[in-house]
Amino acid sequence: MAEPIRVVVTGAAGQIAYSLLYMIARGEVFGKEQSLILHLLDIPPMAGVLEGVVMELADCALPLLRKVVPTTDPLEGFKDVSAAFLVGAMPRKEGMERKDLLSANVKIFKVQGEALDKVAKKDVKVLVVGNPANTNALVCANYAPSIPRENFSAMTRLDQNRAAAQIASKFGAPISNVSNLIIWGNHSSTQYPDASHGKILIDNEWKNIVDAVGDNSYLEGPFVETVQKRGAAVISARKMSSAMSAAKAACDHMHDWWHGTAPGQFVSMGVFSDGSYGSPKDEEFIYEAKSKNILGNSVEKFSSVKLDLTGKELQEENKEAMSVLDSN
Ligand SMILES: NC(=O)c1ccc[n+]([C@@H]2O[C@H](COP(=O)([O-])OP(=O)(O)OC[C@H]3O[C@@H](n4cnc5c(N)ncnc54)[C@H](O)[C@@H]3O)[C@@H](O)[C@H]2O)c1
Ligand SMILES: O=C(O)C[C@H](O)C(=O)O
Repeated sequence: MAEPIRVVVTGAAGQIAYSLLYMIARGEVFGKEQSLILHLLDIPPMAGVLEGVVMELADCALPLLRKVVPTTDPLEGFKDVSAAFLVGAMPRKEGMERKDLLSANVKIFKVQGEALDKVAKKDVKVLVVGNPANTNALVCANYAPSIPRENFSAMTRLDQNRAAAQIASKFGAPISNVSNLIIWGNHSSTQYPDASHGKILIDNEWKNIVDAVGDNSYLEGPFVETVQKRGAAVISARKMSSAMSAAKAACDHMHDWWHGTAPGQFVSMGVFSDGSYGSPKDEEFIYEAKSKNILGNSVEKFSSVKLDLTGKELQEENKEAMSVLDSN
């Protein structure tokens, strides 16, 4: 059994964390041989709820979980952590766009960036889940200059999982038979779910999804729209935003980042743009991380129009975030 690593989950008294903490503590992210010290960070009014979460984690009797540190102090929460799940932020309600959360949430990521900078391990992997996730990740990284920018990523894995589920259900195939779908751009309704490099296993043979579907109007129309609007559809049905699926996606994201992916397989995560594919350089979290070597530097015309749209939205969000922070 490896020496314990410290892992922090922020928003630890909230909905997503309620599923996420259990999955992490069971070993689904860092492995069944990796013991853990879990840091649970929330805000002072939630201290009582945190106590209940600590009790439940103890009562789960999980062998990998060595210690739990509940706290409302970011400097204690981020101390010596190797991995950080930044979930704590306000969720949107029905009728809102995720960017409507910007003024309420962006300040949280400034404070947490500063705390990470001071006390986290310098090779900490930081996953931002709280919305608007891409812009919050950018802000967090900006306030943690001593940690490399590549160590910050924003979650678009839920969108990838949603896209895979759509394709699997179209073919009546198991989800494990679908791979290499890409989510480009912002985790928002401008995101571009792209099936053009995707593969599906049919009759023991991996086929290109575009060929297997044989209907571009579906892949460029209802498929894209369903994934773009899935978060809103869940809110409309549940009256609360997605939580179980978000927690699973956060585990998938960190798992693949921590351990790497199988050869030839790629996954989506928001990372800093280096200007590839015509994305705005050095500014935004825009394209999925692992694709570059596989895809080269060109994208199809349809894709490039979509990328342009989501890239512009990220630039606008970035500007708005800076003006919120400047006015404080
Ligand atoms: N990227 C994605 O795919 C994705 C998916 C689902 C939800 N989300 C986002 O995740 C966030 C959390 O969602 P939820 O359903 O768990 O919300 P929730 O309201 O149930 O929980 C949020 C928790 O964060 C805490 N919190 C607020 N400010 C904090 C701070 N400064 N430090 C630490 N904790 C703080 C709150 O007290 C609360 O306990 C929302 O912004 C939501 O929109 C993102
Ligand atoms: O849609 C939301 O506001 C929550 C989350 O980002 C989601 O995609 O489900």
